[in-house]
Amino acid sequence: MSVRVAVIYYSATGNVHQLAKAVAEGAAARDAEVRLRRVHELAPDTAIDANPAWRAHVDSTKDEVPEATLEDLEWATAYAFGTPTRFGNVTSQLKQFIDLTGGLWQAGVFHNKPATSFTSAMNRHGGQESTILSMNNVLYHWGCVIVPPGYTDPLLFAAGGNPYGTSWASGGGETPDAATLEAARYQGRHLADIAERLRMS
Ligand SMILES: Cc1cc2nc3c(=O)[nH]c(=O)nc-3n(C[C@H](O)[C@H](O)[C@H](O)COP(=O)(O)O)c2cc1C
Repeated sequence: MSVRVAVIYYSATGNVHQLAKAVAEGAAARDAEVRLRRVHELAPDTAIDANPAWRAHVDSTKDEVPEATLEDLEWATAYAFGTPTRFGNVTSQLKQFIDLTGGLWQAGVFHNKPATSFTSAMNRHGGQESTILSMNNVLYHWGCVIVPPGYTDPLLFAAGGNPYGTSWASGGGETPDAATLEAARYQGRHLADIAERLRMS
């Protein structure tokens, strides 16, 4: 049985989607089986249509990325969760998906599985770390083994040196740069490596 990684994310305008793809690539590079999954969109069309970038992203990923299901969480032996920052916190879309997991939590599905988190916010200091820490609160309750990148590889410094998880500052609309995507790939590789070590122990 190989390591099975579920990369589960929400993205409105594409930044976290780019990071999620890079995390998935990193895990796949370690021969993990990988599922890249977006959570269900909850915002009304009126809100989405008011932002052309949001509408374009919703339309372009509708068929490209399958929606996350609870079965993905049962299937996976490791998790990577991505969310944009919303006032320093996890998006309601990802939280809604998480809030459907009570039965899995009760059944102990999450126990001892390694998990990691990543995010994007507009500002350089706009709450990336608090968002990851908020996401990680769920992982404590699930009994996961939280896998931060820390400073375990020099390439992380080029991406801003966030030890909590890969993060991007999207500013005026810039998409994740090469160093940040490399950090996200590393985070995926690192997660798969830790999952493999736990599997062998
Ligand atoms: C309701 C709302 C709240 C936000 N809160 C923050 C915030 O607290 N700090 C910040 O820097 N950016 C904030 N943003 C900006 C997004 O986090 C940022 O644009 C992010 O890169 C979007 O990721 P995405 O392209 O994957 O959707 C907020 C955006 C919205 C719509």
